[in-house]
Amino acid sequence: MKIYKAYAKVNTFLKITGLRGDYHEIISRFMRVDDLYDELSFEKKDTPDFKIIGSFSCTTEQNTIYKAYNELLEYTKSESLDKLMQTYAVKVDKNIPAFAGLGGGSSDAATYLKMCNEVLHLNLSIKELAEIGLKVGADVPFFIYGYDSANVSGIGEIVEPFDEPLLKFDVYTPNIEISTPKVYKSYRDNFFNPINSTELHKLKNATSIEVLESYSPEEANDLFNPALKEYPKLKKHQKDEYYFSGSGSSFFRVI
Ligand SMILES: C[C@@](CO)(OP(=O)(O)O)[C@H](O)COP(=O)(O)OP(=O)(O)OC[C@H]1O[C@@H](n2ccc(N)nc2=O)[C@H](O)[C@@H]1O
Ligand SMILES: Nc1ncnc2c1ncn2[C@@H]1O[C@H](COP(=O)(O)OP(=O)(O)O)[C@@H](O)[C@H]1O
Repeated sequence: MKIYKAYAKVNTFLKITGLRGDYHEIISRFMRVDDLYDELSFEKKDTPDFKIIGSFSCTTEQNTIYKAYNELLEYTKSESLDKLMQTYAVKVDKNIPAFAGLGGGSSDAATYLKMCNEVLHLNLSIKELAEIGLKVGADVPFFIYGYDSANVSGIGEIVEPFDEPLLKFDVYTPNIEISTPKVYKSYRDNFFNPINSTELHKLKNATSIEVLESYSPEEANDLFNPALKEYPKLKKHQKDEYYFSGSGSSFFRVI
């Protein structure tokens, strides 16, 4: 059976531009991490119930892959999708740490959607897959598009490729389970200060290296200070030259 790679990402910068209901609008540079990925495949099974094989800390119902299956079924009403998941389990060799700001769950969901589209010849466009994926999580569209580097805005649904070399990262993930909603809420309650349009324009056009060379870790990621406030233990894991990815807990350095 074919093996599909679900890559991790880092946010080389992440700035808040405003609010949208309970969500925050962002401008963020997402970059694929080339040497960190989960491996997904379909594996024949004996019982008809939906099955994910792999080591997860959540239930099947909470798994982003199961959520992606439900959204895809809702959108396509495909009987062949139903049949596929009665006959095959989704096997996941999990390498991306969870609660890490590396988008592991989102990347698995995106990869699963692309696998189904390919295997079942659903003929869904990338745009349609990104729309379905957005219902599973804000990070999913980036992984659907599959760019090496992209400016991601809105709440995650606007994905524009950015032309720059793919960087190599040393990623370090402290064993701290960070809640993304808790970090965003802390930003809203304690640090709310959306960037202006001049800075937005500058960031959108700067390379990741240019941003990392001119911004401190706190400046490059608006969620770093809120994460430090909510999870003070993070502080002792902060090392020189390491930046914070998404809502954490991972730090990364360009190598
Ligand atoms: C912070 C980022 C940066 O890439 O990712 P992670 O660090 O979690 O990987 C994303 O914005 C997270 O994306 P994701 O983890 O997919 O978020 P979702 O599951 O859609 O949303 C979880 C919760 O986070 C908050 N949320 C999420 C995205 C966003 N733009 N604004 C928000 O306020 C909302 O409270 C939402 O209910
Ligand atoms: N396929 C999946 N892989 C990893 N975690 C998942 C998955 N599906 C659901 N989760 C749950 O999502 C949360 C963390 O999501 P994850 O994408 O790994 O982290 P982050 O959003 O910080 O990058 C945890 O509650 C985890 O149990």
